[in-house]
Amino acid sequence: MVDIIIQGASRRFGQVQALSDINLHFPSGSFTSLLGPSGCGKTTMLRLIAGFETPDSGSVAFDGVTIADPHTQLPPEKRGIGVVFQSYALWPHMNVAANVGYPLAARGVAAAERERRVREVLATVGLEGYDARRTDELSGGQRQRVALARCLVADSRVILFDEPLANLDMHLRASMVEVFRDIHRRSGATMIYVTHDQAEALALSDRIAVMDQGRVLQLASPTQVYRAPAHEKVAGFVGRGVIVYADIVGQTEAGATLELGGSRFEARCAPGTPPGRAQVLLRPEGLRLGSEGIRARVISSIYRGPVFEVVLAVTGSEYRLVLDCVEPPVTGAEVRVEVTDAWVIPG
Ligand SMILES: Nc1ncnc2c1ncn2[C@@H]1O[C@H](COP(=O)(O)OP(=O)(O)OP(=O)(O)O)[C@@H](O)[C@H]1O
Repeated sequence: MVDIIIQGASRRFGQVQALSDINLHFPSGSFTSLLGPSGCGKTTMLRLIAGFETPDSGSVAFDGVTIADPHTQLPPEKRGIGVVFQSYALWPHMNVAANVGYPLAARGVAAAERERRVREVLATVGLEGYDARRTDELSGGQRQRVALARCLVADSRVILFDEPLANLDMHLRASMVEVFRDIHRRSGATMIYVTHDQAEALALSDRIAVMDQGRVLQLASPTQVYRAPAHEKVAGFVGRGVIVYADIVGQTEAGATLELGGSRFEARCAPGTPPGRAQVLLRPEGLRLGSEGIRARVISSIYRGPVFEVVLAVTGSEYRLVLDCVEPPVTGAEVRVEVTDAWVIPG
């Protein structure tokens, strides 16, 4: 499969710096999500890899061969890339088999061989027996499977996904996540998946690149991005939680001792984190009501399904904390909050 290296790539549209000095390595067979708010440059990055955009500076290399820089541009059709868009880009007047078999027909593959391979990939994406159906008679999830099958039949070495599930309802999205994961395992293609849905990125990929304003803030595994965000914007973008300023007053084996509102607690931190004022991420699952800890007052409890989401005001400060409780505390009650897990965001 294909090892993709982007080196020092930038792309500007008028006043907008859509990509700014991007350095990213997508190892062969990896599954990476590009996650970030609207306008952060995700789609531009995909288009750069696909060959629909040229970098103003920097380069894109496939397996060590430069395929794009300001003077070179290998055309999209020569890159061996499949793309699955939010809009399915299927031909409504053709049936499923014709849509899926199109790349093979374009290459002149004989009808019998084409039929065999189309049947095979339709089975892979869970659409056995749908060959003769018109694509406009399919549900959104089924159309997305057809688009995916078309990438697979073409033996795309790289598959790019641009918010492919954005039009689907929650239930279908979950089932498509399973399909994508399965296809990745089976095909071994290098996959890059654009989304602004953090849950999707966490569930799907083995690595997440979190982007903001044309830059990559962090590239790491989903657990790393969630548990140890490298930047406050990553912490704010992925998962629930609040960021507070607290004082690092000591080092421990696992991290640091911090002080907030006259109470001390321990937090994980990057090696070499200096003492002094620091930003600390407190997620709901790292907090619990107890007999000791940070003094706070209960502001509200909202039922969120299995648990109540409880908002608390830290006594003597502006900070609000959020934690989950099976039984909601009384609104207005004075409580203590114990910190069982926290992360010092690198400064
Ligand atoms: N062809 C273009 N001409 C002018 N500006 C563009 C063009 N393409 C992208 N941009 C701008 O570049 C920035 C990055 O756009 P891009 O589409 O890559 O973001 P995105 O992260 O994919 O956003 P979204 O999640 O909304 O799709 C935006 O400010 C966008 O308006």
